Amino acid sequence: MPAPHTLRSSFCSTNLPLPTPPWEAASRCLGLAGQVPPTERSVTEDLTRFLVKTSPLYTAMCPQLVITTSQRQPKPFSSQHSPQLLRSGSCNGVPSFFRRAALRSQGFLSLFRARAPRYLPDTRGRVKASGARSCCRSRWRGRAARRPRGYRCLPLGAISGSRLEISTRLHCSSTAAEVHWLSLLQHLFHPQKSDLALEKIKDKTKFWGESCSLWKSQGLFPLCVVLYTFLLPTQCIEQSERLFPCRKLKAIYRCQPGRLWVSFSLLILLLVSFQVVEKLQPSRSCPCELERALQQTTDHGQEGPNYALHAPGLPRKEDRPHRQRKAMLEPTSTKNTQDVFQMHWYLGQMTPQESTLDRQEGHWTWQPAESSKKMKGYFSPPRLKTHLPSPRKAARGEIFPGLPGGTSAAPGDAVVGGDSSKGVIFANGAIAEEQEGTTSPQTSQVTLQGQPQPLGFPGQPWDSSLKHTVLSSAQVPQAYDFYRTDLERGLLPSWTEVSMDNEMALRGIPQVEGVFSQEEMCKPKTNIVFLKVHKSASSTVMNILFRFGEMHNLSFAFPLKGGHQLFYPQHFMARFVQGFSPGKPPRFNILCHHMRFLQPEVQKVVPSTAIYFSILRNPVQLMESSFVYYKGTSAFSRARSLEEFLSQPYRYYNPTASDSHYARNLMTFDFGFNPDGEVSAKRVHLMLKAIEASFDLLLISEYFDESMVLLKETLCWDLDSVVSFPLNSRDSSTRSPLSGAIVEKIKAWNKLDWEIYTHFNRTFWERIDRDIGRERMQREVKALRERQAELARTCLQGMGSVGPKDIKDSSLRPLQHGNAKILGYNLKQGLDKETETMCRRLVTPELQYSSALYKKQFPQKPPQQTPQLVPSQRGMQQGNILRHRLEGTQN
Ligand SMILES: Nc1ncnc2c1ncn2[C@@H]1O[C@H](COP(=O)(O)OS(=O)(=O)O)[C@@H](OP(=O)(O)O)[C@H]1O
Repeated sequence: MPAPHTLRSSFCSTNLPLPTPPWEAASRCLGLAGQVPPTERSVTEDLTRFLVKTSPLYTAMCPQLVITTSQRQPKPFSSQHSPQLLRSGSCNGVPSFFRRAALRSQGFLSLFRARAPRYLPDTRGRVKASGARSCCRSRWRGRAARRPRGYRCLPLGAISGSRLEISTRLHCSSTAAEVHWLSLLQHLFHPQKSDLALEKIKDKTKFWGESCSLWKSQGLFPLCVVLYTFLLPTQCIEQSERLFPCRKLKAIYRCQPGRLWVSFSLLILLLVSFQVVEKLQPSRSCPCELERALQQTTDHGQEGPNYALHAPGLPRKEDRPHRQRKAMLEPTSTKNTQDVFQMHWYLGQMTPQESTLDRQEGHWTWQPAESSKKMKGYFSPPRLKTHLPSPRKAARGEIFPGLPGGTSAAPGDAVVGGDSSKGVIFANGAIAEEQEGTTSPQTSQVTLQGQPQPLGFPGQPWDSSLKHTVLSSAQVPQAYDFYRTDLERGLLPSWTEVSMDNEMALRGIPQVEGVFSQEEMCKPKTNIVFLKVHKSASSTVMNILFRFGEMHNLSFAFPLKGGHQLFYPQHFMARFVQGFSPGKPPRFNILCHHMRFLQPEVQKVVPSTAIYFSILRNPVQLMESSFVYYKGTSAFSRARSLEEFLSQPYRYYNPTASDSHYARNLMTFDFGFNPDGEVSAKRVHLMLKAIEASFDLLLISEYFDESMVLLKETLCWDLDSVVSFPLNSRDSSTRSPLSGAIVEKIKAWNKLDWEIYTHFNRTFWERIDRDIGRERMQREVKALRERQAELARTCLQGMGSVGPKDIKDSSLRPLQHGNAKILGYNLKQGLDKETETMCRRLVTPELQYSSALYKKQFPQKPPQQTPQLVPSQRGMQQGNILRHRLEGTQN
């Protein structure tokens, strides 16, 4: 009689003679006899099946094979019985791709060898068991493997003669699969006994098993393996050891070093694959984004109310630029190619020698009006300077369609002098000039001419803004007057109307196109999305938006918890915005913090009537700036110079690095596209189309003043609303001149950016020609510069911008980053409070201004940094609160 826990059955033939290799007995049992030669593989597989069939349903078992179970641990490497590892399908917790080999090398094959040495004779006459190392090596090479030090080979079963003894004892090698296997066996052999420990493990196994299948389905297989490895096979570890991770690790290491190493490698692999997946994300999502964007081209273009609000003179729905551009944008279009070529040629010609830059060029300088000294303009960035039309050409009114400098003087080249002329020269090369009497002959060729005249279209309300321009330098403008927009002066529809307009938009009430009078149609736009493209004068634009928003009590879509970027470089998500509630109508007026654009998400945050705009910069200057500012990023940190970087970009540039976007096609990236994408004509075409579809206006930072005029026209704002001082400019000491060869390399390296820039630079001028006209643009730019000059005289101490060390008021000190020295301003002393507030707003760096506005908008949730500044609108209007706040913050 067999032992009570011995299975016997008459299911198989009883005639099988002994000794027969278990394989044969088993295969006959299972009806496999004669089918498969006893190769390693079939033995493994068939014996597995054989053993699996020892479930209650298959209790039939060959009588020759006596299967017993015991709690005792069969001793490995016993020469007496040659017990071998008998594993149920796993190898020390290593993942499944090792299992087959494990079975082959450790389990059944060894078993087979032990029982039938004639098939696989051992040279020394005894069987050596395979160790963990050979197990994990994935291949049994026909020779006994050395048992690694410290590794305890703990078999699940042993065979001796016709007896197969299976251990049901758990040990630290027990893996999930083994636990299942053992529980099955225990159920078979000891159904009356309930092993609590086993039950516990089973539960645990079930839990992890389920979690694991979930993770596997989500592609997180390595995580599953790591958990299996660390969490399950620790049964032999003492309770006390379990509490201490170190001791636990030690125990695992003692027991199964292989398991540990495999887990660590998998963990690293997991992290690396996460990184790769993250990096690949844009390229994968890119086509969808394009498609989506293109889809929205149609949608956007069909939005009547959006265009109903356009300023007079701006294209209406039916003559939207993208309609007309269709033909021009064809990559094969000769005109297109020619323009790009022209741009390429113009910029390619530039050499540092050609530009007569002073070391002071980076500074935004201004000669006080009282002084009769010559003023000198420094044009920055220098690249474009030499390609601007010569003064003579400018005087003749010759213009270069689509080329830098086509409409105005080349300030960098110009020497604006004479007693009769006072001007302010901006870091970006813009000249603001105040004229007293006649302009000197020299300057007449290069500066904008003519007395202020009524501008624009008949009845255009913002003409009145020019009243300010005739103030003499002695007449300090009243801050309140200055900051009162036409809205407040009653020249435009009252603010209530604007608010109503706003409210209507918020409620999604459509506005009918074409039934408004011209004046009504030109209501100031208050719903705005500004894509803050890095290193393209975007901080200056942001300052304009901050001031306008603050003045008119508009709400900003701030990053969560008062952060300064909308989780850049991730694609924008509506949930990144503080106060956003899904399902509710969009409620923010202005979205302008750094983000990676994703229109469908942006649309959830701002009303559908919002105007979308952005600003671009020549990629050559942009990269030069970026290299200095983002010197700490992985791509730039190891390159000593931009030249060095460009000589072997792939030595430094790793597209999968999380900060690689600063080093290549930064504009493309900010617009949401893949900066490493292919530069095929089709792709470029699609990308440009998508941008055109999403954005109402693309500005060019090299023509900042022209851009501001275009912006105010589009937004129906007055001129005063778009005055600014250049912010975030670098000191000249951190600028480097670029040779022609480097320029070419930058253009090639940033090919996608270059395509975007050249295209939108052209459409920028086309739009000016169509909607404003060069002549009027010149007048507006002149007026704008005069206003800026006037403000500079009113507000600024000294010559304009100063180095960070010279900024006296720390709250006006801009963030210093990378190797860049970012300039700032000192305010004049002794200004009255209102003027001081107005001036302070103009020169407050982005981070400080943003924090202050955030604090104002979310008084309950102060951001971490809460610098001073920014009185409330009421405060500004009434003066008292303003004074109070400034006093409170300034001292
Ligand atoms: N008004 C105006 N006109 C032309 N150029 C201007 C203007 N204002 C700022 N700048 C230049 O823009 C560069 C800073 O760009 P951003 O403010 O976008 O930088 S950031 O991404 O926000 O850090 C920075 O360029 P670099 O000096 O070359 O670094 C500024 O000089």
